[in-house]
Amino acid sequence: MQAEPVIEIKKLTKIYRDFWGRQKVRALNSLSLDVKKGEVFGLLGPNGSGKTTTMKCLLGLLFPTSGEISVLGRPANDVEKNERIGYLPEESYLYRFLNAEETLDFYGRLFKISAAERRERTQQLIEMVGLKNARRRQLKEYSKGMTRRIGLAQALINNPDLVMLDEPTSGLDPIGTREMKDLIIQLKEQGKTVIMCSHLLADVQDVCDRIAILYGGELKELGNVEDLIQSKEQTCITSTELPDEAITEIDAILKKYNAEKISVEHPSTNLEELFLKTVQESIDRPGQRFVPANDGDKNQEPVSTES
Ligand SMILES: Nc1ncnc2c1ncn2[C@@H]1O[C@H](COP(=O)(O)OP(=O)(O)OP(=O)(O)O)[C@@H](O)[C@H]1O
Repeated sequence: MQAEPVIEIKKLTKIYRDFWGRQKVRALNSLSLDVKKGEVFGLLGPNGSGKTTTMKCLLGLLFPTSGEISVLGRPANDVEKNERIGYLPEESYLYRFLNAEETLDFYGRLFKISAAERRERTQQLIEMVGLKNARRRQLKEYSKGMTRRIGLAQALINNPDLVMLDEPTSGLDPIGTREMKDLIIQLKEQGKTVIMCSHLLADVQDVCDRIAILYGGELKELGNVEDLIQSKEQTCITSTELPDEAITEIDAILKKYNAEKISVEHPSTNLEELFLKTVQESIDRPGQRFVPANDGDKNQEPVSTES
C-alpha cells in the first residue's frame, strides 16, 4: 500500500516582487513533489536554488504566486496545521539567559501544553538530545553543537508529525554530526516525517530515503537515494582476500564477456568512520598515544603514556 503523502506540492511558483510590485526574482518555477508519511526527504540544491523559499511556503510564511500546497492534509496557509509541525531554522533564535529546561518549558507554554506534560516532555527531550548534564546551564554558555541540539528539542516540544530541518548538521563537528543524524533516524523510527535542506551531501546520503535536487527554482532530480547514486555502467564485486591466480582467472572471465577491468582494490572506509573510531578508542583506552613507525619498525604498537 502506498504511504499517504504528508506534503503535496503542485506546480508551485514563487516570484518575489519589489516595493512597486515589479517582478524581482522567480525563486520557484512550477515545482511539483510529494513527501510521504514516515520518510526522511532531502531538499538539495546550490545557494539560491529555492530550498528556503519552499520551506517557508510549506509553513505558510510566504504566499505562493501560483500553484497548490497541501501539508498534513491542509492548505499551507492554514496556520492550525503548524501545531503538528516542528521547525528547526538554520539559525535558532533562543533566549540566551534561559537554561534548557526553561527554554523547553517556555515553548511548551506557547503550544498550551499542560504543566505536567511540559515537565515530562522537557525531561524526555533533554535526555533524547543528550543535554542532561547541561540542562541547568544558560544557553549563552552552550557550544554550537549544544545550541543545535536544544534547537531540535525546541522543534519537537509539540510532538510534531512533520519535522522540518534547515541545515541540521551545519557547523557541527563529526561527533555532533553523527549524533544529529542518529536523532533524525530516531525521529523516523518514531513514525515522524522529516524534510531537511542540506549542503552536506554525505549527511543527506546517510539519512534520507528520497531527495529532490533544485536548481534555479526548478526540480532537476527526484528519487530514492540508493537508486540515484547507483552507477548502472559498472559492476563492483567485493570479496575476501584473493590470490594472484584468482585475479588472473577473473581477468580471463572478463575478457570472455568483453568487459574491461577498471580497478581491483581494497575497499576503504570513509574519513568520518575513521575519525569516530579513533576518538572512541581514545575514550576507551585513555593514555594510549600513537607514535609513527620508523622505516625498519613497521609493526610498532601504540605507546602507553600512562605513568
Ligand atoms: N525576500 C526576498 N526578496 C527577494 N528575493 C529573494 C528573497 N528571498 C529569497 N530571494 C531570492 O530567491 C532565490 C531563492 O532563494 P532561497 O533563499 O529560497 O534559496 P536557497 O536554496 O534556500 O539558498 P541557500 O542555500 O543560500 O540558503 C534567490 O535568488 C534569492 O536571492
